[in-house]
Amino acid sequence: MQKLLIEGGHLLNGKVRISGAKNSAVALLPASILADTKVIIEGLPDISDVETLSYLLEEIGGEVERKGQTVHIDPAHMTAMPLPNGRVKKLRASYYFMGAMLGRFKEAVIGLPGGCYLGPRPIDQHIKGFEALGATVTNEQGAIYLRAKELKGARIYLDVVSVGATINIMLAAVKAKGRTVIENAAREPEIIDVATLLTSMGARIKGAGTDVIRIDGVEQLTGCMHTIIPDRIEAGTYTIMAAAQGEKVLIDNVIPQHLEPLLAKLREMGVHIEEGEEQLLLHRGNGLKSVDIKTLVHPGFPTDLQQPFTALLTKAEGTGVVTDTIYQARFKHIDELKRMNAQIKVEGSSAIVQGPTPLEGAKVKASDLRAGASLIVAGLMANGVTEITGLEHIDRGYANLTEKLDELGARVWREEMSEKEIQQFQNS
Ligand SMILES: CC(=O)N[C@H]1[C@@H](OP(=O)(O)OP(=O)(O)OC[C@H]2O[C@@H](n3ccc(=O)[nH]c3=O)[C@H](O)[C@@H]2O)O[C@H](CO)[C@@H](O)[C@@H]1O
Ligand SMILES: C=C(OP(=O)(O)O)C(=O)O
Repeated sequence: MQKLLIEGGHLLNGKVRISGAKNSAVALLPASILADTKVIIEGLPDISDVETLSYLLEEIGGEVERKGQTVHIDPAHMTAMPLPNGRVKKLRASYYFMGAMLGRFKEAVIGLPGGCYLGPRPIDQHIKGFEALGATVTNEQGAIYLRAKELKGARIYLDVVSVGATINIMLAAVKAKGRTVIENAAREPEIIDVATLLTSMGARIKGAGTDVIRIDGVEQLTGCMHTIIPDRIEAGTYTIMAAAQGEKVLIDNVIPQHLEPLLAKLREMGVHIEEGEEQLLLHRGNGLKSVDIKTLVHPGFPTDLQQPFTALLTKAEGTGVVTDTIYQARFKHIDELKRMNAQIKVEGSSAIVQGPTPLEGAKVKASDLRAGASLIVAGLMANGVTEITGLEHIDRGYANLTEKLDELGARVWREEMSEKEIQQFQNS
């Protein structure tokens, strides 16, 4: 088991290239189950979620061949093998095996998903969608059993705007008989990316990226080639790092429009940002002013950037209020930031950040993926060395993190933890 060490205070300079989007990749891999022939996906990020999903595809009989950032998946010999536990619990997106396997085999047995614990993360809307399409869904000892004689298109109104439910229903509906309409659908760029792959496979989908998606079922889907969009959350994290500790930083391979809510808030804080077609350039300014942020469904401020943004606010002059309306308890990073001298108070679904407070290096624990990102932002700014444990969370979503930070001039390295440290970590 490793820990991440950061010697803070060094200015970041240079270029960082953003990897393919985690939240696309984790849906595109299971989507390959629906094809009859080989699916080729390019631009895969080097993260543990991708590795785990690749193993799951192999567990059900897929032939998965990875060459750098490209993966070839031959789904021809896949079967409806139950996946009740094991790797399924390591990540959130294993829930996409429900929609994809139901779509192809009309049956699936999948354990309840894991992923970041951000407070309760129900999947009732996914189940509502599968049932509307004609499936019987039962929860037996922590595994979801899905069975259908036939899947038939239906009109499904999501009571909650959900990324996972929107994609899962698309996966289950592309081979159903007739038309499915998803109303109050989520509108994230990753949903468009999944719809693009499915369309290249032969699916008929209209409206992805709006809140009404229409899907006309087809009998057969075939293999294709697809390139993943850049990761807007990874890009946003490096943009926040550049705002916190950058002198001149170029963020390469981004779609700036995907980051508008973040860029607007950073500009309000006084950060200088130049937008290119696929790049962002940040220059060091004259101090930062505090702002308030409220996370909302897309295209609002993304909840996945709330935690790293909170760390940045410790450097800004004044009081900033951070409210998370998507995951009201997504504040596990706050106690760790406080260990580093941050002045933050949590009240209900808001964190009130008083700045500027010079941060001090400390031993801290990443409780989830973006809590980890928040601690990295803090560590880059802090005096002295910060030691971060819980890297298994960070490795789920940040490809080649130490290499990318090293290229920007940060002093960041990994070390093996001693037996005693592992014990302390497991007991904390
Ligand atoms: C793998 C992936 O893409 N993960 C992202 C996805 O997670 P995920 O797909 O799990 O998140 P959802 O969009 O489904 O969740 C949004 C909100 O709806 C609620 N909800 C969701 C489904 C449901 O059936 N019932 C219900 O009540 C959730 O508790 C949450 O409050 O979107 C989140 C919100 O942008 C991001 O933080 C995650 O990074
Ligand atoms: C919450 C996240 O991921 P997941 O849904 O995969 O747990 C995230 O990417 O911030």
